[in-house]
Amino acid sequence: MPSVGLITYDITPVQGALANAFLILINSLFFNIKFIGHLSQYPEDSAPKLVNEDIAVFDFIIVGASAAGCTLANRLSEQEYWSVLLIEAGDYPQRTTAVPAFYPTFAPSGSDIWQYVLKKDRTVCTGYEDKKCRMYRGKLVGGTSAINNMHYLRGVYEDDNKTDILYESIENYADAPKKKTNVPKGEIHLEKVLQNNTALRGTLIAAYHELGLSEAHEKSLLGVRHVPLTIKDGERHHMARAFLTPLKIRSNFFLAKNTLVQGIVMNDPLDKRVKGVNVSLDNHNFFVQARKELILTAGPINNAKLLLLSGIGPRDYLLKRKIPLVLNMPGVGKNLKFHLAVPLFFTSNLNEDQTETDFIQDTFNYVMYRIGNFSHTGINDLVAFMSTEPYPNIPNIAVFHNYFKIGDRMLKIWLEGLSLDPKIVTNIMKANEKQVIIMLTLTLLRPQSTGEVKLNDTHFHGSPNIEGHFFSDPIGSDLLALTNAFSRVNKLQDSPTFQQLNIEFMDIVVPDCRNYAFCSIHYVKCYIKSMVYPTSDIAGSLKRGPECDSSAVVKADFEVRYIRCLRVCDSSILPHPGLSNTVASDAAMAVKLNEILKEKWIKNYVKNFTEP
Ligand SMILES: Cc1cc2nc3c(=O)[nH]c(=O)nc-3n(C[C@H](O)[C@H](O)[C@H](O)COP(=O)(O)OP(=O)(O)OC[C@H]3O[C@@H](n4cnc5c(N)ncnc54)[C@H](O)[C@@H]3O)c2cc1C
Repeated sequence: MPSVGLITYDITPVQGALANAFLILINSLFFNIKFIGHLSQYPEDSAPKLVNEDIAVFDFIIVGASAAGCTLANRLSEQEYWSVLLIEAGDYPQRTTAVPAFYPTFAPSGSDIWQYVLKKDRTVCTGYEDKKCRMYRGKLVGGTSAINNMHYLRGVYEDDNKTDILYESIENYADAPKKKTNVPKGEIHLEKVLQNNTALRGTLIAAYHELGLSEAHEKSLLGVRHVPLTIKDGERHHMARAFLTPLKIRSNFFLAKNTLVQGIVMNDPLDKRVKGVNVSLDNHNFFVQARKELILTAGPINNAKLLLLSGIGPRDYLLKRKIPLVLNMPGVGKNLKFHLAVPLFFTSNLNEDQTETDFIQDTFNYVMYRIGNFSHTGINDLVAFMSTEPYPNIPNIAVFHNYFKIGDRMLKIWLEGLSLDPKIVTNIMKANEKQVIIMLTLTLLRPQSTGEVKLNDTHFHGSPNIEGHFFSDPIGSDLLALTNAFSRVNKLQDSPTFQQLNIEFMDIVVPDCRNYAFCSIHYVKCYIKSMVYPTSDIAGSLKRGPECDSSAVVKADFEVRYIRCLRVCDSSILPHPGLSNTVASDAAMAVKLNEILKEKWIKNYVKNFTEP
């Protein structure tokens, strides 16, 4: 039962039993809302203490409270005699991030977001503001996992060489949360939202069946599936909640928030061993020493930026920018890979509108009991994995779903979050005055094109220069795959289920495609190029590879080549983001690195695989 606090309001005109009942209601709402996303679940901030120390020294320093950073901090600090510092540029998450239904409200700006605008390319992203594509990452404790869609799918590398130790680690560790072997230490909590929060869930599943795509089974990713979400008791259960909350009572763990790592410091120019990091907090700049190792978990963009700013990167490039060279490493920032997404909009005469009463009821249910429509993400957990290639068992396309009732107040937030061209936003909003909008986002899982992370400035505050190079693969397979996926998904319109509800592909009037006949092959190609954007699943900027591969940056054991005691541990080192999202594989890599570090630093360490 919700409890009642003691707050008094002046409601003099209403008296007696009615006033009493009203006061109890208001007090209960106030009392219950303050527990949503409560900050007491995070470890305290040690940053102010660091500023006052002459030299702060820790055994391990981890840069970035990301999925990998939080997991690694949890596992390393299990050794009571190791001191572990986790440095995070952002703050604790705002309370709103805890509410699952509000997941689209965090992009595109705010102090807790890194917004990266990609270098302009006249041939793509023309359906977005300023004809430019954008990328977002979380700048907060928990990293992007504290603002993302909460899908939890293990990293799937079905088509890669399984003997490789990294894939072995992902295969072995990614299911750990499911097996609940790590309950006492911190656990990712997953929930499946199977309740039919809208009739549309059933409609979509039926239409996919009619298209020949059945529900996915355990062994293969292919098919339609309800992806489990990182939610617990109606609140987002991001990686800081899963892995940092248990550390509140560990005296060897330290969190420094609002603290920016500006550069990596070496012992001396000849001895390529890491000494520590230069950091800034408010207006203070200081140095923190890593006695054993420094581990970068700041994500594929900022990890690459940190190495480049610290003089580790392509020689000529760094010298041209007058950055003192520490090590010539041609591959830094080079192999950037991300899934490519294209949103398609459909209208329907489904008669569901969002009334004020519904919204108030949803708010009440959530604030009081953490249940109802705010406690999940609608139909976003429904994902269709399909293949447009001749390998029928391996998907190359994922389709994500969103649904907006007539006059839906979330639609504008969504469209602006995508930074769509304002004219396109107006067209879709106008249609939504009278019709339901269904958004199907085609996502290319294995793009062949490769982008690059470069610098704009010689200090960390400057934004990076990200080149997408979309559709640059020589044989045009990325555009072909998306064109095929477009036709396949459009066939849903012919299914009896879609026809019954008059679900039709909408002409959103893409400015650059007006000269082509609607839905002609030229239109489709133009639509894809104009409406494509890079998704949030990024990898590869610090590729891991064998000694003979000069473009590789990281060795098999996650250590940066030719530099001692500097490791990278997140999707930066994967050759591509994999067939699903990256949170699961990031956590898996962190668990693996913990084993590697224990083997190195604990004398006579005997492998004790309590984890799978
Ligand atoms: C809108 C959106 C939806 C997504 N949905 C899903 C999903 O449903 N499922 C899923 O698995 N994945 C999803 N992802 C992707 C996923 O959340 C991320 O890939 C994952 O969280 C790991 O991100 P990362 O490695 O870039 O690190 P991040 O999580 O971005 O963490 C890096 C951290 O390092 C900090 N940092 C960076 N530079 C510095 C510095 N110099 N000093 C100190 N700290 C620094 C950052 O502030 C940040 O907190 C989504 C992403 C986005 C943007």
